[in-house]
Amino acid sequence: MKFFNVKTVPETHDIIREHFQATKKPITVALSNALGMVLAEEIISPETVPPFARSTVDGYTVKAKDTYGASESLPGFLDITGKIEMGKAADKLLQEGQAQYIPTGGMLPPGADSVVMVEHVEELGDLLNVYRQVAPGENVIQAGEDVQAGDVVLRAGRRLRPQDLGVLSAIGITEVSVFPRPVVGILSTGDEIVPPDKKELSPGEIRDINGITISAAARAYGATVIDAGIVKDEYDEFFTRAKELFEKVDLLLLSGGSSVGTRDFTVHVLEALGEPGILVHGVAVKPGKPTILAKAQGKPVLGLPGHPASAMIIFDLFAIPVLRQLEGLSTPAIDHRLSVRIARNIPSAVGRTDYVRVKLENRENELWAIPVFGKSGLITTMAESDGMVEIPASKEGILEGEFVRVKLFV
Ligand SMILES: Nc1nc2c(c(=O)[nH]1)N[C@H]1C(S)=C(S)[C@@H](COP(=O)(O)OP(=O)(O)OC[C@H]3O[C@@H](n4cnc5c(N)ncnc54)[C@H](O)[C@@H]3O)O[C@H]1N2
Ligand code: MOO
Repeated sequence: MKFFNVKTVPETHDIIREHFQATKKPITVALSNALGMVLAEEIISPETVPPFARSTVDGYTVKAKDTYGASESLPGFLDITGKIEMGKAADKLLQEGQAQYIPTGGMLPPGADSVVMVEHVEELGDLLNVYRQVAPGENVIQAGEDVQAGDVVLRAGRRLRPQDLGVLSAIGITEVSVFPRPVVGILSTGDEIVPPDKKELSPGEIRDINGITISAAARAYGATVIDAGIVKDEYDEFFTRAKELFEKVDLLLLSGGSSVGTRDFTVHVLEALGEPGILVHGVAVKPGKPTILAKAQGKPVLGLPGHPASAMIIFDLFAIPVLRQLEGLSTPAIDHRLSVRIARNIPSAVGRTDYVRVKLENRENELWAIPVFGKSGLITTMAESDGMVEIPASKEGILEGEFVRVKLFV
């Protein structure tokens, strides 16, 4: 049996976008629990921030025009007529020729338009010597400079970062509607795979690697993970365990058995989970060609290739885009790749996207990517690497010294 209809990486990404969307109902969470979640509503500010003009320094609030021309050699003179207190209304009108003491964050009184820093004045009883002129608005945050009531401050579909929570807090919103984090299930398959804590390996046995690497990668993304352990290559048990896990999760990941060997049941299990079944079997990518993407009852299932480096790279390449869709993220993924030079020629086949593991080396203050060669069955090739370089399907390889972009591993 051959892989049918191998898809390219961009085609597979298109299929993911077309087939999977946010499926879970939004939930309301307190701001303190909202970090990293995707906002499900547009936030329109009910308030203006700050609600009043505030000083950004400790100093004296003045009318700027009263300071014009003031310098070290020719100071201006103003009357000190008051002291503004933090957290209190500043309601005493500031008249021409006057100054009032104001702390950082204090409210500007009516009539004032700027603040001279304490470093640039000298207090002589009720008289203030001003040694520096200020412009209108200098050292002041204007009312509404941060947010105007009615502004759309955050759009639906963005992942909430600490600063986004700060905006919500500033406008008095303490609960938000977000999409729940996806639940990912992982099941490792293979008669040879045994739990890592087995004392003595029997001949032919291999300790499970993908269970922990893929669970950890999904957790690092922010998903909730159910690691369902290992299942043998026996159709009925495999199907029962996969189905049980499938019911509990938003994305099911199966490791191993994705190729076309006689014991490779994954494809049959995926087909039996529900309609429409297999969307992609085989991607023009190295490593990871035997990848399977399926959809059953609206849910995504990904068959990761068994080789440990391939499983991790394919998780990054396809499971993450699926998770982004499920979370309702509408902002484009930011390209965080580093641009560095490659230290060796690397050949590649046209028509296939290659991912080359690399380690970074600093050579005379310039970063170089050193390819980490080794089979995709070797997990240490991942541990030795700092990231991976993509060789697009259109290229015949990359030449030593060429600039490449490295996606760093987390
Ligand atoms: N005739 C062909 N054979 C293979 C091809 C091919 O195109 N034609 N593709 C190869 C590639 S590339 C890969 S990748 C693997 C993918 O195979 P499967 O997804 O079916 O995975 P398995 O056969 O179950 O396992 C492959 C390999 O990985 C080890 N493995 C599996 N699971 C784990 C785990 N949880 N922890 C550690 N190691 C694991 C497994 O023991 C095998 O050594 O197919 C090639 N064959
Ligand atoms: O493509 Mo396989 O995934 O080389 O190990």
